[in-house]
Amino acid sequence: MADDPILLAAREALSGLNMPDGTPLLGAPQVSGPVVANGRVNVSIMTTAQAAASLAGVRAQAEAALLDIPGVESAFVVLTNDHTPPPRLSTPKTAATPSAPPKILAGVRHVVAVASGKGGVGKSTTAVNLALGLRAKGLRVGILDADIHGPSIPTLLALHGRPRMGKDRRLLPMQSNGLLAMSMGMMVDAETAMVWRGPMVMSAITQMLADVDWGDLDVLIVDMPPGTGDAQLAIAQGTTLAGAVIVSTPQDLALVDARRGIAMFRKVDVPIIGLIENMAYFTCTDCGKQHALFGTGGAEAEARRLGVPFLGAVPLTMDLRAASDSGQPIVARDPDGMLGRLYVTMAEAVWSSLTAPVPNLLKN
Ligand SMILES: Nc1ncnc2c1ncn2[C@@H]1O[C@H](COP(=O)(O)OP(=O)(O)OP(=O)(O)O)[C@@H](O)[C@H]1O
Repeated sequence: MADDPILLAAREALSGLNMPDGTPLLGAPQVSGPVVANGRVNVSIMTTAQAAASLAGVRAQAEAALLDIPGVESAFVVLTNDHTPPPRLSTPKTAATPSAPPKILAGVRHVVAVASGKGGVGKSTTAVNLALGLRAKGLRVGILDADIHGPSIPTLLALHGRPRMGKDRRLLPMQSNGLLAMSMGMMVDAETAMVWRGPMVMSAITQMLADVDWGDLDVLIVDMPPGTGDAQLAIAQGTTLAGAVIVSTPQDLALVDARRGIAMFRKVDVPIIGLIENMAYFTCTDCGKQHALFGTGGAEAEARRLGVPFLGAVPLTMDLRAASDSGQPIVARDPDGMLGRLYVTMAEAVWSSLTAPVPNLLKN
């Protein structure tokens, strides 16, 4: 709305700021925004990796000015690099990133991506239950929902409200079931994110990572956006991943997508921790029999063919879906049940590969 008081105040707050060449920030052709939604203010500045450093000052000034506006809960000035060429094999992981990822997650020992070649295969469900499985081992675990376009972690973990701002103006992750959690959906408006292309998503994510105070974590699980486009490749490069877990359903087509996902991580030298088959079979509540709706063993055979570890097969069950929908995932609700134990076992395999990588993980 043109007369939104926060939008007016944001424009006012930015009106005195200039780009490094002296031109006013507002109205500069490479600047879009401010966009205001639910107390969040976003501004994007298009730049190149080389020129990004020169914008650090105006970015900090703009964010500080916006945060001073009453009613503004978060403010992000995102440096976007829309002209980044697609990353090449063995490109250094920080090459195209304006901000430096290693510093961003200084207290995090291992960042692990949970990814899928296509949407709707149960990636978020897997990410959350693996995180809880790691937590059950006594580890300090965080989960970041990087799926800007369709964040589902807030529902899975029953996160309500907004993250609080810490003393140094960094956001504090929310807490649920012993996990620290942050969703991009809480930090950036879906409509704003909708227009971002791959590299923009990456710069937004690396900047937002810098703005979250994760503290000391053993593992940060990143629930990746589905797919294998520029955005995913860029995130894989920009967040110094220790490894990736790929989730697939058993259908041939899903496996083709999973293969694409594995190829993408390999391209940027991120080790594949393993493949998880989700919705692998269905146990009939009436007759008790297991039905493999899409055949058996496809994902395991595919994992073998691709030379990646197979971590396990999760059945299609009402319990799992009901637990997820209730905001208390199955590992939290029933850790000693069949599914709870399955996830904990898979989480143990993930942890072992992080702490004692076997040679084939390093090579694949
Ligand atoms: N093994 C399972 N059994 C039953 N339901 C499941 C199972 N795994 C996931 N689901 C359900 O399928 C739906 C999609 O799952 P989820 O959101 O985890 O998938 P996703 O791959 O992250 O999706 P998106 O691409 O939209 O982010 C959810 O309703 C979830 O509860």
